[in-house]
Amino acid sequence: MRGIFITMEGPEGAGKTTITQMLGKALQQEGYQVLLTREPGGVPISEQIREVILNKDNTAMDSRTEALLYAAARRQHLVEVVMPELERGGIVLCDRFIDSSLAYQGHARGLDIEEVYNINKFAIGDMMPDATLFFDIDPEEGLRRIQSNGEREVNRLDLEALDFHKKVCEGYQFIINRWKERFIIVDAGRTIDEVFEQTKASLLDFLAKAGN
Ligand SMILES: Nc1ncnc2c1ncn2[C@@H]1O[C@H](COP(=O)(O)OP(=O)(O)OP(=O)(O)O)[C@@H](O)[C@H]1O
Ligand SMILES: Cc1cn([C@H]2C[C@H](O)[C@@H](COP(=O)(O)O)O2)c(=O)[nH]c1=O
Repeated sequence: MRGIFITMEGPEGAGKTTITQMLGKALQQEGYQVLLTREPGGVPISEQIREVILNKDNTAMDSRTEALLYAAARRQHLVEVVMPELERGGIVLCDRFIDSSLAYQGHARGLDIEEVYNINKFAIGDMMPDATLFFDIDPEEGLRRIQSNGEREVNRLDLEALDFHKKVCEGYQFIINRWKERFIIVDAGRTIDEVFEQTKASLLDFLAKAGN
């Protein structure tokens, strides 16, 4: 049986990485076979593409180039990591996937969500996530969190104006309306423990309904 593909989405600083790590451990303790990974990156070729996209010096990057690079990194990561693990029947928790491209490049950069969806269809075929946890937070609060985290390196996308990050959130709302059945909405403005407990309960419920 094919495994389960879960993605984590939301604006900067919403807590995706923190909660994904905690969920990975919790699901393993429940006896699930879980793989944690992230985009862009997760394998050497995609990590190299990540360096190019997020490098603060690459200010000349065109929006379509950016969208194509994310899609290329996605393809390589899917083929090398996600698809083999799903074929083994595992659960893949992936920090960001296609919805990030739709929200950031499609809506916030103004490329158009449908256009970006189409180039991503070429990259992913029918490998859409089975479920997506959306970490809902006010973009200003998310940016405050990453600014107060001294260990996190600031990247080219972080440096965009607040208006850009507001548009990212607006883009996510379009996407959630379009693929309602896939999304689990998480109120990410609460404490880490509260967010973790809600996401764990939602995920276990989803897995039980999926027959796992
Ligand atoms: N619920 C929370 N309350 C307060 N701080 C939090 C919460 N969740 C995460 N943080 C802190 O906010 C910062 C960003 O968290 P994290 O890296 O998990 O977010 P993210 O959504 O993965 O961000 P990005 O997409 O920008 O990488 C970290 O310093 C983390 O410890
Ligand atoms: C997958 C993907 C990501 N982005 C943006 C979102 C973030 O600003 C960075 C990734 O950094 P993180 O710390 O790992 O969250 O890239 C994007 O614009 N489009 C995408 O498809």
